[in-house]
Formats: sequence, C-alpha cells, structure tokens
Amino acid sequence: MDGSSAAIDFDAVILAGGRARRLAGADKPASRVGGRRLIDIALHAASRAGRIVVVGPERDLGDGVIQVQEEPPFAGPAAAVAAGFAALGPLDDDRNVAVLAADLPFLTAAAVAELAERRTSANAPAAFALDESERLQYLVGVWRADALRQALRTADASMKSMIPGGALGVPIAGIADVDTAADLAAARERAGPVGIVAASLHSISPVDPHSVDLGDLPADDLDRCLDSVLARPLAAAAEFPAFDTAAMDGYAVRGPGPWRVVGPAVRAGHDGDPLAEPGTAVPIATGARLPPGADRTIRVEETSTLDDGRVTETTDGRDDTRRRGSSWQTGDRLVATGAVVDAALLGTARAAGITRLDVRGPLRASLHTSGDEVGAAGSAAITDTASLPVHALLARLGVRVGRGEHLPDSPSSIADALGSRRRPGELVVIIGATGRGSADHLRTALDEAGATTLLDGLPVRPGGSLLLARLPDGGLLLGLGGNPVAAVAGTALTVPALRDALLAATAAPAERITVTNAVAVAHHELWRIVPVHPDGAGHWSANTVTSTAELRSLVGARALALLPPGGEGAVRRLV
Ligand SMILES: Nc1nc2c(c(=O)[nH]1)N[C@H]1C(S)=C(S)[C@@H](COP(=O)(O)OP(=O)(O)OC[C@H]3O[C@@H](n4cnc5c(N)ncnc54)[C@H](O)[C@@H]3O)O[C@H]1N2
Ligand code: MOO
Repeated sequence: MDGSSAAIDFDAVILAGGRARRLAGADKPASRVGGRRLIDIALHAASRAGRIVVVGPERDLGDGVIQVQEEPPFAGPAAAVAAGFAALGPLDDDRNVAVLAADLPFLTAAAVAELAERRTSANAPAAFALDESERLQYLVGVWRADALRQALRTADASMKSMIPGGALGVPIAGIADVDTAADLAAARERAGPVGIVAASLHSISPVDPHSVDLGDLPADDLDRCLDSVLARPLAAAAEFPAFDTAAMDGYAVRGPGPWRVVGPAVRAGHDGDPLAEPGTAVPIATGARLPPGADRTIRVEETSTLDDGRVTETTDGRDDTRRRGSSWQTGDRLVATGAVVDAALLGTARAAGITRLDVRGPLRASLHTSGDEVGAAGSAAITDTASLPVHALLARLGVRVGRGEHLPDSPSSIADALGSRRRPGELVVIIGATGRGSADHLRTALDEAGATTLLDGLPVRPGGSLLLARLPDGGLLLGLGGNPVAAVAGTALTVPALRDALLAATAAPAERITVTNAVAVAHHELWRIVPVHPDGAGHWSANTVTSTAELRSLVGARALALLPPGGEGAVRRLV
C-alpha cells in the first residue's frame, strides 16, 4: 500500500484545537514527542493527502496547509470537523477524507494510507483505527465524503454520534493518543532511544537456565555466579535464625526480676547451661544461643545492679532476643525470579541453607575491534582507545568479556568472527564497521550469515550509529560506532536491555536526574548522550567537550545522561 501506483487519493482534516483539560490546559498539538510537535507528526501522517486543512488556532505550519478555526472556538470535535470539511469545498461523494487528531505521537503516513485503502476496497462509509485495547479511534479515520456530510448533518457535538453504521475497524499497532501528562511522558519514553531498543528486542528469547551448586563452590569462587539472574524464586531451605539468639550483649533472664546472676556467661558459638530457676539470669554475648529455660534477653544498658548483687531492668519488659524463624520460615520465598544475583543475594541464599541456584547467565561477550587503521603500523594508523572503556563498561554492566581478535577491513574477517564458536546467547560486540563506507563489511557479512537485523541506527548522538542483529544460532551481534565515545554511548544504551532480554531479568526502573545545563547542551532534534558530574546538591552538570573521537570528555565522568531533543523533559541516567 506504500507503492505510489496503488496509493488512494484523499484529503485530510486535522483537528488541532481543543483545550487539553487533562494536560493542565497545555497546547497539546504543540507538545513535543521525540523532538517533533504532535501537530507536525499529524501533518507528516497526512503528507500524502491532496489537501490538508488544520482546524485550530493559527500556527506556523509551513506552506500549503489550509488553516481554519471553528466558530465559536473550542466548540467540540464535530464542530471542528464541520469547519475543516467546509474548508475543503464541494467534494465528490466517493472522495476519501481523512479526519485525524493532532495528539497521536505514533501515527504514520502508512497507517493513514492503509485506512484509505481499506475503506475504498470495502466501499465502507468510513474506516477507523482500532487501537490495542480494541477501541475505535474516531479521530483516526478515513471517510467517504458523502458519509461525512451526512454524519455532520445529524450529529450532536460528539464524534461518537457521527459514526456511521457499517464503518470498518482496522487494527493499527501503537497509535494510542495522548490525553494526560502521564500519556505524554510514556510517549516520550517510547519515542526515545531506550524505548526503541527495548521494542527491537521483543522477539528475543532468554537463554536456557542452568543450576549452580553453591555448596560445591569455594567461597572465593562465588563471584562466578554474580550478575546472573534468578530463573526461579529463592525459597528458604531453612528458617532464620535457626535458634533464639541474643541480639545484644546483656543478660538472658528467666521469670520476673530482679534476677540473681548465675554463670558462666554464655558465649557466641557455645551452648550455655540451662537457667534452671525463675529469678535467675546469665550474662550472654551477642550472637549466642539463648540457654534452655531463658525467656528473653535484656541489653546491658537497660539493666542496673542492686546493692544485693541482683540485676534489675531499667525499662519495662523489653526483649533483645532475635527469635528463631523471625526473619523467614522454611519454604518462604525470599527473592523473586528475575533478580540479579548480587553478593547480598548469595549471602541470603547461604543463610537460608540454599545450595542450588537456578540462574541464567552471567551474560558473556566477545569484544572485537575493527578497521585497517586500528593498531596498525604506519603514518595512517591510530591507537585502539575504544575497546578499553567499552570493556570496562561491559564489565560494570555484569557482562563477562572475552577479548576477540581484531578484524581488518575484509568481508572474511567479520564473517569469521560471526561464524566462530560461542556459547548460547553470547554477545558478539564489534567496535567500528557500522558505517556504510566501502570498508564496512558488517552488513554484508550479517546478510551472508543469515542474521536478522533488529535495529539499525538510533536518533541519538553520539552512539546512534549502531546495529543489533540476531545470529542464526541465537547469539546477538552488537555493532558499535567506531568513535570511542560513540562506542561507549552505544554500549550504555543497549547492553542493559540486551542483558535483561537474554537473561530474563526484571528491568530496573529508569533513573531520572536533573541536569542543570540540559537545554544548553541538548541537540535540537536528536537525543543526546552526555557525560555528567554530580554537583553534590542532588543535581548534575553535563560536560561540554564534544569530540567523540577521543575520550577526554569521559575522564572522571560519574554517569552518562540521555537528554531529550531540546533538553526539556525527563533526563535519564544511563550508567
Ligand atoms: N557519511 C557519513 N559518515 C559517517 C557518519 C554518517 O552519518 N555519515 N557517521 C559518523 C559517526 S557519528 C560514526 S560513530 C561513525 C560510525 O562508523 P563505523 O562504526 O563504521 O566506525 P569506523 O568508521 O570504523 O570508525 C569511526 C572512527 O572511529 C575510529 N576508530 C575505530 N575503531 C577505533 C578504536 N578501536 N579506537 C579508537 N578509534 C577507533 C576510526 O578510525 C574512525 O575515525 O561513522 C561516521 N561517519
Ligand atoms: O555514533 Mo557517532 O557520534 O553518533 O560518534
């Protein structure tokens, strides 16, 4: 339906007025998603129309767009459609008229063309988009002109009252409209590079889980399973604590006080003598097991010694005993599937008597450099500076990195790297070779290897020059732009999502930061990744060094921030 010979002619009416009550009265069509105004997104979606009428306040919309306003202004959608339709003048009965809202951040020209096509071939009075929740979007539709004329004659103020019998619903993925500030934030998220990366990974299956026997692992080797991801919940094999324990240095007491102190003191790791009689106490150390007969523990600070040598409590009935099973009982679920295995999780597993973990990962990657100029001898050669920071960042993201060979500019070297043996789900990372220059053979090699491209480029600088592909054996290829800062930025953008997809990890929520000079350093229409430093008062400031060919801007940087186009709106901390 994209082919021009089959394209159906239509005119378009775009509704761009209305006060956005649920957006605090903001001018919704002027709100930006992915750097574009919603009205521009609607105009682009209508760009194949013969004529376009925009109904709403006068705006800067470029040449060739007819602008009208309904009378009185803000009189409701039906009045606005009527005003726009009237501006098109007399139309043949079977002329297609697209009626579109200007609050649809993901509406495309292809979707509008599809509606026109479907309406025409069914000769239906109108065709409307069906959104993912199966709701007809009345303001994403293509009408037969006579059906629209008729509907406007009989309708009340609402769009719904206009919908003709026999109208078609055409499922269009992801066209949800923006009504609230939360909708707008979600749309911005989805339009941004992190949202695009996540969407590109929908078809990725996680690697198979495996078991790790913690009992067999020497303590020094526990870090082998750090950064893997639980494939099953962590369930306690033993209660904790395993016995009633003194949580403070003090006295274990029996019955009401004052207490006659008996000995010897109970030490941690040793069984004490029973407290045989009410009215007796024994000194006890933190971590010691409460002796048989003792009711509770009183910390020493909350006791005093009477003249007759007995101890009494200075508070009333407090207990510093950590009771058996008070943290968890056998069988309790302690950590959910999808959690990243960290040192605290391993310690928890040990305390709970767990000897086997079912996990995925940790993720492994082989890291290659590429390009004849890198590491070569001669006056046109350069030093490899990209692989070190990429390696370090991968390691920080929990990836086990093996150094792959350097790949000279030849199709066979890349083909060899793609064809070499690797573990299931292993990531192949190649720095450089994402460009389209004659020396860049990655795409050819991927084609020949039967790989599926998942993502080719992102609207972000630096790092947007990247490529993600699924290899036939289930492994993934990540091609990073060769400029060192681009390679680091591309890693930060993609690897957390790749790791989460391959290991079925529960994604961490996005971390937002305030970058004080965001507007000054942002790109006007692309997303931008900048190194940032904390100011110590909860805010961050972005570096203004901009060369991506060397790493100076990253020296000492504490994080990378993802600035939206123009710098207004939520800034995400990437790493
Ligand atoms: N006509 C266009 N040319 C380029 C574009 C573009 O949009 N249109 N984008 C530029 C950007 S941005 C990047 S990033 C690169 C991406 O291309 P490649 O991934 O093919 O990277 P290379 O061309 O191999 O290298 C780019 C640059 O980085 C140097 N390099 C490569 N490897 C290393 C390394 N290990 N250590 C240090 N420096 C390295 C290489 O010599 C190049 O100078 O394309 C731009 N071109
Ligand atoms: O990926 Mo290139 O900056 O965008 O350096």
